[in-house]
Amino acid sequence: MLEMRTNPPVFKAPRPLAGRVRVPGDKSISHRSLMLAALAVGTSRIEGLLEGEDVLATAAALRAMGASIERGGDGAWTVNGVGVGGLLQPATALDMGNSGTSTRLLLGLIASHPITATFIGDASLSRRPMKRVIDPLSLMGADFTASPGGTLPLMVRGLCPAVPIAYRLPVASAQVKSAILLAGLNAPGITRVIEPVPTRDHSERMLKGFGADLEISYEEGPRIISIRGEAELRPQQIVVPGDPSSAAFPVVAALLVPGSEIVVENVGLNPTRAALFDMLRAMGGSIFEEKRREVGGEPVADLRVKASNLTGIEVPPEIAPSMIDEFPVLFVAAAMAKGRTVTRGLEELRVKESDRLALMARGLARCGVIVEERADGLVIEGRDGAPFVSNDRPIIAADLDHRIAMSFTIASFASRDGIAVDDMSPVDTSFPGFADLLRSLGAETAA
Ligand SMILES: O=C(O)C1=C[C@@H](OP(=O)(O)O)[C@@H](O)[C@H](O)C1
Ligand SMILES: C=C(OP(=O)(O)O)C(=O)O
Repeated sequence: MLEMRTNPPVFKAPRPLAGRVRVPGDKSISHRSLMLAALAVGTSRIEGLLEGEDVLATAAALRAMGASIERGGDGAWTVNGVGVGGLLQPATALDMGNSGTSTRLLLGLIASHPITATFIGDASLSRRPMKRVIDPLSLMGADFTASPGGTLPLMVRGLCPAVPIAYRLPVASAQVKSAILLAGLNAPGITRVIEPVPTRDHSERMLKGFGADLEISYEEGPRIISIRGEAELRPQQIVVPGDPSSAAFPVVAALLVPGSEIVVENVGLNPTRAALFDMLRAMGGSIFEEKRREVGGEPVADLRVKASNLTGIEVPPEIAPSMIDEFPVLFVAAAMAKGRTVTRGLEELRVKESDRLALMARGLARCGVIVEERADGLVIEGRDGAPFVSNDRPIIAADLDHRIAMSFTIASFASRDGIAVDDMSPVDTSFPGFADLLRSLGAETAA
């Protein structure tokens, strides 16, 4: 959706980007830290929690169900859990804001508790599909009343004891996988998720870390995750690494702005998350890992990035889940590369906070890029470093999608006249401090 609005600020890079920055904590790990700590018996401490609106929505919902969650003066969070099975009936509807992860994972938690809850969200979340979790959680015995099309607002009535299931994921979705595993935590016996295409594995790593009996096997190919229910979780000290999905934006900015050299510190590089950096390297991007180490059970490194001439590639569809949220900004990089970039297998991008294939295709076309929108991906003819141009200064409608807003902000650095985004407020869902971080690297805003 593109339209003219008032006069939003435009980001520019009048000089090469330079400096060292840290991005906020990983969103997926932050949600899971709060949820698992809320189900442990005792006090957990979380350092580096992402204080974005999506994670705060998770915290508010868990508080409404009896967990005590506090932010200390030192920025660390303390959670006093209620124990698996101990969640209480919330008094009012749970407002999930813009957050698909909060919604789907909490539906899983509630599905095996004897409580009823209503879920509401913003206009973006209210059009996203929930049938993908309603189906397996109904098999476990939960009862749902959803809006037409299986969307929010919806009501869930959990069942305790729930029925453990073996479920083969029909879509490659870590949210669906996690919803079932979380429901399985409070179901008697063993719940199994069969995952034909691997997706981010933070739930598995963290459930094990909290003491759940969880096993991974590979009988005849697909990954099978088995969790024993009626578990007792032990409180943990968690350090959340920086979010690779947020690091993606300064990394692509530094590749595109000539002469830039930056370091993004403390970036989580779990192999189920880090494919964007591999793809950018395959395009010719100078991205070097420094000080590789482990933080909170996840591989982490500082990324040194230098401006580079990029070349288009074919992105293998099987790696899509390990960079699913990074495609919007990859499309921006591809649009500045030499030659064609082809992406496939990305139907899931149509059901994120916005239809990311449609919005990126339309927005890039508005910036002078030749782009073909296919049902499952984009084909982009790169401009070989020629700045984005258009007849007027485009104003992109973010359509309540933080990643669209941030991607076109980065595109603005590589444009002749600047590209504006109508509404930057969705950025606070995942990346508070985004604009300040870009300014600290040398970017400027002009009206
Ligand atoms: O499990 C998670 O934390 C997430 C999984 C992905 O969603 P899907 O499971 O819908 O692919 C991703 O897009 C989202 O930002 C976070
Ligand atoms: C898809 C995303 O998040 P969620 O599904 O949690 O709204 C995202 O952060 O890009």
